[in-house]
Amino acid sequence: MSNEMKLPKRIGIAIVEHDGKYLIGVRQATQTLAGKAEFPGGKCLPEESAADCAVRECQEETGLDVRVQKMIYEIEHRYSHDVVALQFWLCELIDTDKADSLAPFVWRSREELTELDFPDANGPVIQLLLETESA
Ligand SMILES: Nc1nc2c([nH]c(=O)n2[C@H]2C[C@H](O)[C@@H](COP(=O)(O)OP(=O)(O)OP(=O)(O)O)O2)c(=O)[nH]1
Repeated sequence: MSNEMKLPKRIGIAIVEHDGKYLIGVRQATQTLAGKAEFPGGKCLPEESAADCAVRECQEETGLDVRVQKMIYEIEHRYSHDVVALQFWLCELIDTDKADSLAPFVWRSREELTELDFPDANGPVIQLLLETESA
């Protein structure tokens, strides 16, 4: 099926902020958009909300338990591999004493966000994070 006909895949993404830093990983060689920087996230299960998906994917990928605060951005984007409907949820750690994340996820400062190579769809949300004191 051509990409134009595909229904968007719903994606839940966790933007986890702690001490002015954000949890960022690198997409694996086996994944689409390999080598790009990413926030924890992935495809929503059937009937799972994007917020619940963001929390679940964050736990699976980084080992950290988070709670959502608010949705800060949503966008539909057409990649060559898929059409995606991305929801970005600002999240906080449930236990701020447990901030050690699984590789490849590390805490990156706001300044570092500008230097990282994120997927195209992330452009506006990165801009938003840079513009707002506390998104
Ligand atoms: N996790 C995450 N995914 C992102 C971000 N920005 C962005 O465009 N995406 C896209 C990449 C993927 O198309 C989709 C996330 O799905 P996924 O992480 O389950 O993708 P995947 O590699 O497991 O699956 P696939 O695309 O290989 O089928 O959202 C981001 O910041 N974090």
